[in-house]
Amino acid sequence: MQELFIGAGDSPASTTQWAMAEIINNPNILRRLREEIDFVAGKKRLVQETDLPKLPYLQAVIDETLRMHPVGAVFPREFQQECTIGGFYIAKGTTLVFNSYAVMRDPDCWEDPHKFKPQEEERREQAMKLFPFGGGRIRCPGSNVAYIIVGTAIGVMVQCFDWKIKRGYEVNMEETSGLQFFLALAHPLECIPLSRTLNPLPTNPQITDL
Ligand code: HEM
Repeated sequence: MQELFIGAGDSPASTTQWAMAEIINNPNILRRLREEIDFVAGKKRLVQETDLPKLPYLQAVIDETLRMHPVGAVFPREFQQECTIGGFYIAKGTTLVFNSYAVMRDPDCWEDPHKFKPQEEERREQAMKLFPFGGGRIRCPGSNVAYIIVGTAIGVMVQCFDWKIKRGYEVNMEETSGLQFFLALAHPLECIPLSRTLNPLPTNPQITDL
């Protein structure tokens, strides 16, 4: 139960903040995302959960966010039996902490690992090395829900608003670990939404059908 509250609460919110910070710092990505969303959802209704499978670039932006900013970056494993990994002997009962942050920014695995490059060819080929949700039998059970929450939140924010940050020209991407094992922005993302349309979009898409 404790894992559910911790996992379900802050992780999607923090991932959404990281994604918006990257999007605000990369106006070309914002433009391309918006073109995709406008093409699929139009301008008369809000983007919604059922649109997500038709938004591959939004999906790529979320994956790239999770690669560079995995909020649960380290997770422990206790070995049930002895084995050898990469030439190292591991005794039964050893606890090994797996660092997904280090692997997902490893220059031996990724080209330009510290650059936010959604949908680049090499990124797609390396999807197997993407594990922001952990792995194996105790992999995060909320990953599908997380994609829906984060995807819908970013989709609507990109669709409806332009974004201006309060201080400076770029969001400060410095990292902190507020909670143990939890990767968050060191400085809160403070930005101002500027409405994109003169006519506010209805919250219920069916209203437009009346
Ligand atoms: C972007 C959002 C999220 C991220 C990055 C994330 C990441 C993770 C990671 C890395 C783990 C450890 C997995 C492992 O040890 O292999 C985990 C565990 C867990 N997550 Fe998530 N999570 C997210 C959202 C959610 C949501 C929305 C829920 C619930 C609806 C959830 C529920 C859980 C639970 C219950 C566990 C513990 C699983 C276990 O110990 O068996 N997570 N999550």
